[in-house]
Amino acid sequence: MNPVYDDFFAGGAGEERTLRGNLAAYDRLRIVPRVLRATGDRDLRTTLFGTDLATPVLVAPTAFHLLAHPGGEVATARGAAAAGTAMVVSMAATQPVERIAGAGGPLWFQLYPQPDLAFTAALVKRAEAAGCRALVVTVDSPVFGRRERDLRNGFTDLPDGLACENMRDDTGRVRNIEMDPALGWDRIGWLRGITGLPVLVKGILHPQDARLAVGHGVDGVIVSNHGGRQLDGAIATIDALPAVVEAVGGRIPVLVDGGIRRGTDVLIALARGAAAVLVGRPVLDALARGGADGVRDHLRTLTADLDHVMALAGAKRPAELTPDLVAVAG
Ligand SMILES: Cc1cc2nc3c(=O)[nH]c(=O)nc-3n(C[C@H](O)[C@H](O)[C@H](O)COP(=O)(O)O)c2cc1C
Ligand SMILES: O=C(O)C(=O)c1ccccc1
Repeated sequence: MNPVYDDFFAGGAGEERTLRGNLAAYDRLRIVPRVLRATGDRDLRTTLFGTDLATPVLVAPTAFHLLAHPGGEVATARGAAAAGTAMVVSMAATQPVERIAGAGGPLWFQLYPQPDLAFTAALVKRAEAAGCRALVVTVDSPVFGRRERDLRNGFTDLPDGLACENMRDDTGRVRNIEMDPALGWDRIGWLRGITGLPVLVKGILHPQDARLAVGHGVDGVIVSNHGGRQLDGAIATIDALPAVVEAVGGRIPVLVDGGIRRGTDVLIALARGAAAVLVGRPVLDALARGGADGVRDHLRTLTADLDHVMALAGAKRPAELTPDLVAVAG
């Protein structure tokens, strides 16, 4: 792949401490397996907001798939559908959500609420009409992160011929995605009023924000530091998860992303209370290498790995994964 695009996909903010930290945090955790639990055939099926999925591993929203592969987001969606899971379509997708929906699998739509409320409302309606089943509101980006690789490479815009196709307004012009530093909880209430879709907030790390999310009627939270691309120095997501899960107290599902690479990472996240996980960069790498089939195979392999380590840890279903199965390495 073009090394500039490679850096865009792989990179993080600042010194990339948080990017590395998401992975390093899993290295510090170990599994305390149970034995003689007759775990025969495992069952990884997971239901989220009324949608049945074959696996608790979802595709995280990521920008610009046409930079990775000529099949773009449509290919990613085909891969996710073939693996029986949901894809979260980024607002910065390079193909129209209606075409991505043609792949047939369950989709959620990720939104950066725009200061222009009429445009934001129209986009939400558009995603809803295309068949998206949930709205994922990214709340960790009041301003754009400082990605030093992109600054060094001078990567600021999509090349000619590519555009954020879901940012076209009624004149057909493509708008820039604006980060809104004035965004507050009131806008979450406003979104709940304009859509019947479940609303998740993505980018929660502090337990008090998790309580506020529940209080504002949010349907799910995603513990995320944006894969280390926003606030460099932010806590690793698997370290933030337990306090968020405790604050939520089972009232809504808690999902987590960041640094999930292996079945054991998924197992640890589920054991610490996540209802499901999302995977970002590995899906982009799989897309770049193998298109839709690559994405399908990656998701199936990660799910098969989870199944295997659940057998070894003595769990038949995700619900049997509990915090006592995780220890902090000495
Ligand atoms: C290239 C790239 C683009 C991303 N674009 C978006 C985006 O448009 N919206 C969003 O909410 N998160 C975006 N993210 C963050 C991911 O949704 C997710 O939080 C992160 O990638 C998870 O970490 P992982 O890559 O270690 O799995 C992006 C991440 C990457 C790597
Ligand atoms: O959110 C991101 O991480 C990201 O890379 C992005 C890029 C362009 C537009 C919006 C988001």
